[in-house]
Amino acid sequence: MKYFLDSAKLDEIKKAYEDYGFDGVTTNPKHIMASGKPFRKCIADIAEYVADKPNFPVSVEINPHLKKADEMIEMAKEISLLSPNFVIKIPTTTEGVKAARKLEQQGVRTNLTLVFSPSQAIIAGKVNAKYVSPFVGWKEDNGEDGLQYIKDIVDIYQTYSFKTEIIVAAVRTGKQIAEAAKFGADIVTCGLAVYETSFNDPYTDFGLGVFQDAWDQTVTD
Ligand SMILES: O=C[C@H](O)COP(=O)(O)O
Repeated sequence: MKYFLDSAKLDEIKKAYEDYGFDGVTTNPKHIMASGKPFRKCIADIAEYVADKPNFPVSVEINPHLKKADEMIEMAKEISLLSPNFVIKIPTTTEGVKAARKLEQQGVRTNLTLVFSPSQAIIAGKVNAKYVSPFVGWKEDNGEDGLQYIKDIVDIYQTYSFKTEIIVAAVRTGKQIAEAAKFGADIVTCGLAVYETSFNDPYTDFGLGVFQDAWDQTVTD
């Protein structure tokens, strides 16, 4: 399973890559806003950082106000020229699906985003999007079971041998990370704090205390 960082903050991206060896980055307009930088400056800085990291994909979302496939395609192509690492996030709407299909045919890799149902994920597979992003956290925030639809998408993709990779997005907990892995999703993406919390367990801290006590009662040199 690959771990992507969901952030547009360069310090967090560096930490994810350099300290933890994460596999890629996803961004969205909220993350760009949180970076405090103008959109083009933010993505140019990320492009510069990943220039010597060919296997470190970065998803960048188009202007969410664009409604027509032609407009989406134009912006996607323009952004994609900034870095070979960039994968362009396109909303899973009727026009977005048309845009993603044409972009993939023209060699621009896409990430169909804002996916909330298996039927949306099927069309992402059929147009050969590089990634599909079901938002498990948003569903579970609303009290829905977000994990069953991840399982359904994984099962459907296996049945039809779709090549599109599943990014379980908007992940909020270590449990969601583990469930996504259990179901066979390719990738999870979440913020650094969620990952760092998931690396820890109170029993580890408890056990460390036990071992420290033993160490202190032992002649160690
Ligand atoms: O764009 C996809 C993100 O994973 C959304 O997650 P978020 O609500 O935590 O920003």
